[in-house]
Amino acid sequence: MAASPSDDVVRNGAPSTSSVIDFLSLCQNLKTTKRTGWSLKGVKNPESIADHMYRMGLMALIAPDVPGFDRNKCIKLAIVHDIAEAIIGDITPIDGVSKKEKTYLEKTALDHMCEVLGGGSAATEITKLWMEYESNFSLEAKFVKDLDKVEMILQALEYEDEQGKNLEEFFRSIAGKFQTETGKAWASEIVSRRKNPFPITDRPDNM
Ligand SMILES: Nc1nc2c(ncn2[C@H]2C[C@H](O)[C@@H](COP(=O)(O)O)O2)c(=O)[nH]1
Ligand SMILES: [Mn+2]
Repeated sequence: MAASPSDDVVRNGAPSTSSVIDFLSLCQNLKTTKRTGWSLKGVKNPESIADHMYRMGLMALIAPDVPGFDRNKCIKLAIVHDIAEAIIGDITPIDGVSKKEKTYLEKTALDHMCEVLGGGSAATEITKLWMEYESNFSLEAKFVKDLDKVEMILQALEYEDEQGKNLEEFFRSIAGKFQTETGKAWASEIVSRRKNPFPITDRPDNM
């Protein structure tokens, strides 16, 4: 039975089966590469890049409806936004790599991944989604940028509770940077759940 076209993009120039498997094998690195921020803090058994993107996808799935808001696009943005880290790894803000350099490294890696996929509409869509997230222009991009921060501080809270780590710097790094009401509300709830003795980050109105 012919597969029905996806709900938004009819695939043309579909990649060859071998290109698909080559691309997916590249993406295995997302499942095996631990998130650097936690490794640097000595977190035991830290999450992978894929773990992080998966929960962001779930966040987009359960986010409240907003008129004119494309939830499906947010789910796609979530599972694509760090895809280039399959090649360049997970760079943190304290690694001393400039934003310009990081963007260049990611786009070069993304272009290579899309070449491995054999180009075509799937590769084009992945590139478009990645560019949209990077541009932070659309409501969906702003929301998924917020989810990136929400997912990180929720994970930080869980490591603080489970492993007694003090991950205050992660909470400070996102204070005041939220762009959507939902992101701000979710972040405030997470911050409110932090336990003493760790200092409580700036109050929610500074989220
Ligand atoms: N040591 C710190 N690491 C941080 C901080 N803020 C983010 N990070 C880490 C988290 C990830 O490992 C990586 C970037 O994640 P992306 O999802 O943006 O690719 O950087 C921080 O304040 N300190
Ligand atoms: Mn991310």
